[in-house]
Amino acid sequence: MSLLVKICGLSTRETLQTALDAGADMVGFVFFPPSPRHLSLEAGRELGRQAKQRALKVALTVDADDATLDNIMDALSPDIFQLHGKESVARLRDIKQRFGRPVMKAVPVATSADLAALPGYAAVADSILFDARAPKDATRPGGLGEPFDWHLLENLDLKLPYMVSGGLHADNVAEALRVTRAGGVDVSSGVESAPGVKDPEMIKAFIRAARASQDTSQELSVR
Ligand SMILES: O=C(O)c1ccccc1NCC(=O)[C@H](O)[C@H](O)COP(=O)(O)O
Repeated sequence: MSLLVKICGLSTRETLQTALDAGADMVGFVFFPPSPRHLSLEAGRELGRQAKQRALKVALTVDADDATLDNIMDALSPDIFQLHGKESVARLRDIKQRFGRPVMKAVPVATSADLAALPGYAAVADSILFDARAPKDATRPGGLGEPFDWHLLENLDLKLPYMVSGGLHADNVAEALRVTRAGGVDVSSGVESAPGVKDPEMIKAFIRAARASQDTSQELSVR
């Protein structure tokens, strides 16, 4: 199966266009006001039109209520909801039933104990995004540019598609894929020149590096 590459936290037409032209499979739009990547609904509507049919639109929310999700549905019509808060398994089920869209549940990882939450989420979610657990004093649960120990996923036996994220960039994405065998990679800080400021050249470099590592692993698998 082909590697999925997600560029998250896009907020301008220009950098979104760069990601689309460079071949991103998924583009993430953050709807979380404390984030430097937070989008208004109108910005989401505009960028969503630009991305439509070019890549999967991922709406990223944190413990959002139904009214917020309704507004995002109306503005962006996301292909996937990425739930990046403390949403329960029951909440995932509610959201799937109410909105009829696939749900990617972010699972914060710091130690192996964090993987205990997986079986419950894996029974309901359509995919999992492993991300570095944020420090207790962080102003947001993700998008912090810090990796977790990818070896914690070395013996993962998950029947669900999963992505790896957290502190990825062009120079470490190949190793992250080698260790985790993830089917997708996700990046935000690693393609920014400053928090929330996406850099076109860094976006292109990251996608090139991810695709190159995908080609290498496919070559190895056929030997
Ligand atoms: O990106 C944010 O600002 C953000 C805010 C609140 C919750 C999640 C957030 N990002 C989630 C993502 O999917 C990021 O791409 C992921 O955490 C990796 O971020 P980074 O380590 O900066 O590459």
